[in-house]
Amino acid sequence: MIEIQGVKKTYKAGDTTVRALRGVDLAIDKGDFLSIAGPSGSGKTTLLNLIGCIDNVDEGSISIDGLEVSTLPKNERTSFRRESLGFIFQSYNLIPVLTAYENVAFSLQLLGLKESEVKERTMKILKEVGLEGMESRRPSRLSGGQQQRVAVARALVKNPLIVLADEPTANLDSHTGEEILKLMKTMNEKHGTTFIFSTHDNMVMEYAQRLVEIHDGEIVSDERRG
Ligand SMILES: Nc1ncnc2c1ncn2[C@@H]1O[C@H](COP(=O)(O)OP(=O)(O)OP(=O)(O)O)[C@@H](O)[C@H]1O
Repeated sequence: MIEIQGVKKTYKAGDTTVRALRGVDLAIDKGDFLSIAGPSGSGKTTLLNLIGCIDNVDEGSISIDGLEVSTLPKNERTSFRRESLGFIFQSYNLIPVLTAYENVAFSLQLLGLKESEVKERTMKILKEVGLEGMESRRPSRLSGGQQQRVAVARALVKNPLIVLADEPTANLDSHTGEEILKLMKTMNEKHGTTFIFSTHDNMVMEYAQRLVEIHDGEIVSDERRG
């Protein structure tokens, strides 16, 4: 479903040039539960940002579900991202003044859905991620694990093709991190959503159905499990 071919990305900061991705080829199937693993600075976030249409490739191409996203004009990339991709971040990135419900509902409101449908889908997904009864809490009244559950719900509520998660457990203790991984895996199995997550944590890698390792901007191994 995702075809990445010959992707290169270089950052320039003053006189320094960093070759963050040096030619990445990767094909990802629908329903994959894939971890991109590698040490700090290896290019994981760069690759996720390119798949997530947050940044542009310098060379190469990325197509998602038959759509060549690497050459789409900016406004079309934004619409594609809004409609078809879900994001989970290491620091949750919830809107602090909005409740759990409002944080999730917002991504459907952006798509222009009717309020009755927004409500039905938001309540359903919050229940699925284990937050029934906590809909009216703001992020400051939720634990880190609960905030990340809101983020999982927010990513999934629009039924995206792909959920991209950049170090989703990095700010959580290992037990809570594992709970989030299990939740993501359950959602992957239940909804058939493709998950791509980055990590340098061995526990997180254990959960991956496919483990892609990246070093210095190049894929060094690609292993399917189970
Ligand atoms: N906006 C930027 N400007 C300049 N250099 C950058 C920029 N973003 C990333 N880099 C550099 O590109 C390389 C790859 O960074 P990237 O964030 O993709 O790695 P990572 O594997 O996600 O690292 P981490 O695990 O620390 O998040 C690093 O050397 C980083 O310093």
